[in-house]
Amino acid sequence: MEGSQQKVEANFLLLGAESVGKSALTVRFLTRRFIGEYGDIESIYSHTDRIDGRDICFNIWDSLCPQNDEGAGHISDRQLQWADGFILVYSICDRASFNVVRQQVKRIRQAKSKFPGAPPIVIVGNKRDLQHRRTVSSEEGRLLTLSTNCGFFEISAAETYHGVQLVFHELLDLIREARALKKGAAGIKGIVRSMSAVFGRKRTE
Ligand SMILES: Nc1nc2c(ncn2[C@@H]2O[C@H](COP(=O)(O)OP(=O)(O)OP(=O)(O)O)[C@@H](O)[C@H]2O)c(=O)[nH]1
Repeated sequence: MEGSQQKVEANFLLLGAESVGKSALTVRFLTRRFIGEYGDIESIYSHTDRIDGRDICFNIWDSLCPQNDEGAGHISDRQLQWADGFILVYSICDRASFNVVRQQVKRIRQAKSKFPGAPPIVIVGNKRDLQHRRTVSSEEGRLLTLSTNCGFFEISAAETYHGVQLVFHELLDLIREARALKKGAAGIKGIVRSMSAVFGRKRTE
């Protein structure tokens, strides 16, 4: 619940094929820096920012792409339950990584959601600085996000902090909208329950 003075906390899960820049995005957001090499560490980081006068705690799970038989697009039930929102990353120079994101959107859309509507997703085409090696057009990215109702950004984690910040803030907004909807739905259910209790009781009087 988001009271006026309460700290807001949200769980962000980063997914995508190998070497698309998931760690680069995470480290850029946490430190504002691009360090080039990141190693194979899977971690959950917590980071608090003050936005519009309120403390926002971002819990960020920088996942590793599965290397086993489950395949690159696999998402575990634990990850699905943990996440409030998803950042699906592909590289604009790697068509296979775009196909992995397609599979992942499908998997998330089929899973049971914490929210009344679809779970919030932002799709990110990373490595925009490598235009000369592009194999996935901006149009294709945009079409995928329009047809699946996701947010979309093309960015370069290597070049700027601003694009990365936009990604996290957009997903935060979508998560907060989804929570408000859930609260609204719970409120309506509560009203219906109270009304049935009152009318139910009257009928038996
Ligand atoms: N040119 C360019 N290189 C990038 C960008 N983002 C990441 N890289 C490079 O791409 C490589 C992989 O980046 P990572 O952040 O480790 O990718 P990852 O998706 O976390 O990889 P795994 O953890 O192995 O799944 C590294 O060499 C990064 O320096 C970018 O925006 N532009």
